[in-house]
Amino acid sequence: SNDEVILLDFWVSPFAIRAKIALAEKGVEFEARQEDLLGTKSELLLTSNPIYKKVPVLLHNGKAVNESSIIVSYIDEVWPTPALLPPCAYGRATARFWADYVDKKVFDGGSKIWKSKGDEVAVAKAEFIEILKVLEGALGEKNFFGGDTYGFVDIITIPLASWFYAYEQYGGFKVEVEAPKIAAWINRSLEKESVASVYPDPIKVYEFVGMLRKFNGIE
Ligand SMILES: N[C@@H](CCC(=O)N[C@@H](CSO)C(=O)NCC(=O)O)C(=O)O
Repeated sequence: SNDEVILLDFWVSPFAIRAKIALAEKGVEFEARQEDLLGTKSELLLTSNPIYKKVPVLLHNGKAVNESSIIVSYIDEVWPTPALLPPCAYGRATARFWADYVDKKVFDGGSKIWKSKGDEVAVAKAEFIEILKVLEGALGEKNFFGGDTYGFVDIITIPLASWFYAYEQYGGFKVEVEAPKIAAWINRSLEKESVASVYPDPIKVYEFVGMLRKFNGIE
């Protein structure tokens, strides 16, 4: 297709990675443009996402789409195969429920771990493990959240897993111990080229979080 697709990006942003995986699953070529979020945001970002001024922003033939889960839904509608959402309304509602749960709980829950000091850490860790156990229950015996195919909830969730090593290090736990099915699902996901090709090194994410802690004066 001769669509112009640009993604305003930041290498460690799990939200931008959601869009990259969706585009890869659809076989859509795109240009990722790195924003200097620790420095000055581009005029293109500020005009494309004036409300939140955040990445990712998808520019499709010059039209801006914002908010990563909305971007993934948009991609699924514009390039319909392979479908990321199921065909029936109930299946779509269930997928959106779990994507919403992940959006509300996982990144903020994990951030509390590395933003905490002293005995707050144990509280944040326990809360995060509870979130993982809820997701463990939602996945159940399935290979993927989308069943046998990689779907909307998988794509919404897997980028956040690249931050789990940092959470383990600062929280003092192991995902494979607390949520073994989720740990297996992460490994299964990383066997997919569309995921592995854009998944940041968890060690580099850990080092980035270490920098954020210094930046925020968290010892
Ligand atoms: N709900 C949005 C969150 C995007 C976001 O936080 N983007 C961050 C980088 S990743 O942590 C961002 O752009 N931050 C810049 C800022 O906050 O100024 C989405 O899902 O797209």
